[in-house]
Amino acid sequence: MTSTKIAVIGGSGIYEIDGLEDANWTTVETPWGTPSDAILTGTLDGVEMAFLPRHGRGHVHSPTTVPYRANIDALKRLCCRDVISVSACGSFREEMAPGDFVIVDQFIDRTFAREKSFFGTGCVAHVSVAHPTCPRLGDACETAARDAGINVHRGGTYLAMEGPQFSTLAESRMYRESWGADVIGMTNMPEAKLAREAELCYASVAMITDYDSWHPDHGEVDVSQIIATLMGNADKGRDLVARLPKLLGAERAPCPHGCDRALEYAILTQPEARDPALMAKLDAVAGRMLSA
Ligand SMILES: CSC[C@H]1O[C@H](OP(=O)(O)O)[C@H](O)[C@@H]1O
Ligand SMILES: Nc1ncnc2[nH]cnc12
Repeated sequence: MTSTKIAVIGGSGIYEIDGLEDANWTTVETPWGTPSDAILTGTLDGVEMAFLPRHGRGHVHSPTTVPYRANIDALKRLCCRDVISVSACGSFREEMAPGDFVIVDQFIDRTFAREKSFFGTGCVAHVSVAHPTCPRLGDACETAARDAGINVHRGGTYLAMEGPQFSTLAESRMYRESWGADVIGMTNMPEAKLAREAELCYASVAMITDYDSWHPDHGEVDVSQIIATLMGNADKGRDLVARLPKLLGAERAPCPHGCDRALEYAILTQPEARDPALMAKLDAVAGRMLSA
């Protein structure tokens, strides 16, 4: 067993969390650049926590310009092993109504203007993302949501779009009817892929704000409608997060689903062919594998 920090990445509407003891905004620099913001560290119910506002305080970064690699590297560097993302999302399902939460377990990645890997020329790695979220963390998020009285759905497919514009009506219908997506957002990819490369357990809580554009009774989505729902969702999201330390505790056995061993057979580049500069940048993310 090793002790750990629990990381929370807060999406639109969640720029801090309450109740941390010894709270401190810590600046972390990484070989992949500067994270979205300083990271709020502290202790809740005896468990160390690290909170990162994905868009930065004041909502500075667009979904495309969020420094996803720096964010994940920084959380790994701070010794976090669990990453819980809390995000605003549109819904493609009548029964997943605004105000409900969905514990996402699959993704369709339609983003195209982002760096998606820590690896590349000089150190090539291929990790599996067939099961991109950690069921252990999903269990804790589901329990926390139910305990908080949130209407929560376990399991769902998140369509990650590039944005920043919302979908056209044709796209919205296609994602829902042909592709089988349940929710839509702009940020969980490549975040989930990068968490897997960094051998971090990752869970995503989708806080539904709207029915995107497909719903005949709700018309098209716009940001003022989203913000109205977002405020109530953000309160519920912070309540959910505050319940996680008690449920997850501070000690971690190896992940029963193998998230923390994702790189074990993934690196193809032979040691003598590896680029020393890239190897240096991978010190936090893949140090475990590369020091051998
Ligand atoms: C506020 S509407 C669109 C915006 O909100 C979501 O952000 P996040 O995933 O960080 O909560 C969505 O992905 C868009 O970036
Ligand atoms: N309908 C939607 N599409 C993409 N991102 C969103 N975030 C919140 N609602 C959204």
